[in-house]
Formats: sequence, C-alpha cells, structure tokens
Amino acid sequence: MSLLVKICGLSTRETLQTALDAGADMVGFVFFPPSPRHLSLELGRDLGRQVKQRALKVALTVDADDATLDNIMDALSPDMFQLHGKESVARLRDIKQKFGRPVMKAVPVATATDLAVLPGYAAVADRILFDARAPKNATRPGGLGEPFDWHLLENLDLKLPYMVSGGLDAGNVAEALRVTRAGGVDVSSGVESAPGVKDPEMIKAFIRAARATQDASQELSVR
Ligand SMILES: O=C(O)c1ccccc1NCC(=O)[C@H](O)[C@H](O)COP(=O)(O)O
Repeated sequence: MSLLVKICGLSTRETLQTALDAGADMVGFVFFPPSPRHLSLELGRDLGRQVKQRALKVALTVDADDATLDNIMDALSPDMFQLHGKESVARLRDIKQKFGRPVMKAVPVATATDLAVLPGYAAVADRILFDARAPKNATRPGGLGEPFDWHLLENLDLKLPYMVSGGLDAGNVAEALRVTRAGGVDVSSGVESAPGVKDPEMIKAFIRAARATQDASQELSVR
C-alpha cells in the first residue's frame, strides 16, 4: 500500500496547485472559524473545483452540526470528513449514514491512555488520524505544529488505516514514519511560513521527503 500524503489547511489557489502538482494524495480544507486556515463556503467551493479529482478533498470540522456539514457538502462535496473534535462513536455513525462519506477520526495523543478510545472509533471510522493533543488553553484542537511521542504508536495493532500528524516537517517525517509505521502523513504548520500561510517550497520539500521513505523501503524490499 503506498504512502498517503496529506497537505492540510490549504487556502489559496496557488498553494493548492503546488500541492496537487507535487503529488499530494489528500488536500485538507479547514472549516473552523478560530483557525487561521478557516475557509468560507465560497472559497471552499472555488478551491474544491480546482482539485479536479487529482487528490482526495478532505473537509476538516470540529464538532460540527448537521447544517454545517450540509453546507460543506454543497460547497465542497468532500471525499472524506475529518472529524477533529470530541465527536462520539455514535456521531461518527450518524454522519456516515446522513452524508454518505467516509470519515477520518482525529485521535489526540499525549499519553498511552489516549489510545483507549481506539476500539470504539475503529469500529466505525474509515481511517484514524493520530495528532498531538492540544494544550488546555489552545484556541483549536489541531494545526498547532507540535509533535507527540511517536513511540506511543510503536506497538500499535490497529486493523484500520491510520495517519500520523502533529508537528511534522520535511526534516522529521521519515523518522515519524519509521517509528509509527503509519500508512499516511499529514502536515499543516510544517509547510507554512506563518500561521495559515502555506509555503510552496516547503510543501514540495515535505512531499519529496515523505516520498523518499517509500523509495527507500521499496529498495529494501527488492534486495
Ligand atoms: O489546522 C487547523 O487550523 C486545525 C484547526 C482545528 C482543528 C484541526 C486543525 N488541523 C488539523 C489537521 O489535520 C492538521 O494538519 C494537524 O493537526 C497537524 O497540524 P500541524 O501540527 O500544524 O502540522
């Protein structure tokens, strides 16, 4: 299974084009007003049209109600919802049934006890995104540019596909993959020159660094 690379929090046509041209598998669009990456529905509609099925469109929400999800469906027609709030297992099931889209559940990680929620979510979600747990005073539950201890996932036995995120960048993505054996990586701050300002060269460097781990593992497997 090839590595999935997600660039999250895209908000301009230029940087979205860079991510698509550089081969991102998933492009994430944030619909959470306190975020510096928050998109209006109209901008989401415009950027969504640009993707043209070159990558999966991931709509990122936080404890959103049905009306909000409905509006996002109309504007973006996402390929997947990324639920990054305190959504319950029952709410995941509800959203999948109502909107007919796969859901990726973000699981905040700070200590091993945070993994206790996995069996419940893994029974309903289509994918898990492990992210660093935000500090109590944070204005948002993700996109904070801080990693968690990847070794907490070292012995993970999860049948569901999962991604690792939180403080990744071109310099540490290979180590994050080596330790976590994740099938995908996700980045936001690590490809920005300032909060919410994506940098095209950093996007390209991150994707190159992530892809290089695939090449290395393929070389090993054919030896
Ligand atoms: O990116 C945001 O602003 C955001 C706001 C609210 C909830 C989640 C958010 N981002 C979630 C993501 O998928 C990020 O890519 C992930 O948390 C990693 O972010 P970073 O550590 O900045 O790379």
